[in-house]
Amino acid sequence: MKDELFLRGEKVPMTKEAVRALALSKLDLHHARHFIDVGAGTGSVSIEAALHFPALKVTAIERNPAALALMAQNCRHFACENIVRIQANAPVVVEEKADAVFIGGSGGNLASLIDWALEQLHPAGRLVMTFILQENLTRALAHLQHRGIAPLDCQQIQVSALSPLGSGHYFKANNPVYVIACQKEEAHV
Ligand SMILES: C[S@@+](CC[C@H](N)C(=O)[O-])C[C@H]1O[C@@H](n2cnc3c(N)ncnc32)[C@H](O)[C@@H]1O
Repeated sequence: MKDELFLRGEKVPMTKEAVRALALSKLDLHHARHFIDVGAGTGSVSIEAALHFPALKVTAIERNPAALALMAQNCRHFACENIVRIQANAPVVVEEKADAVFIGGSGGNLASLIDWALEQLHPAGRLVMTFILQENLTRALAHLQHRGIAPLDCQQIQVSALSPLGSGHYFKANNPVYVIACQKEEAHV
């Protein structure tokens, strides 16, 4: 879905369209029943997942009240009824286990957030994380290794979009984003 379709707030950064597409692909929600979106911000990831999979229950956790209000507006804007919004600073208790967790905002306590996310997941569940800080990427990879989990995939994505400049056009660069995907437990054949 195009970024322009979402209502935006000045101080609420959004996961961009191309990054969402990669993250949602890695989350592998086709057979999922419950998806948790942590640092859900504008709700763009939750909403895109909810619209693609109407039978999916989405739990969207966000600590910033302004972002949560914006997310509520976006949920109404897209008529999404399968999203439960929670205002909290994760880790937080979520009763129902999930098939997939997305960490799009980590606010400092990354190792405990990853441990909590793994705890929330069913054994074959997917955890996908996005970072813009290299230090967070390094911390996340080190913590997964410490937990004995090899990433399924780790990509840097950098997208440039055609933009007008003077009498012509150029490709305006977005900042690079790191996307890590892993599975709680390896599938046994
Ligand atoms: C990059 S932004 C939002 C991205 C979101 N996926 C979107 O598309 O709008 C990250 C968000 O994570 C939130 N956040 C950071 N750490 C958090 C935590 N521990 N619990 C809940 N929200 C958190 C921030 O308040 C911020 O709104």
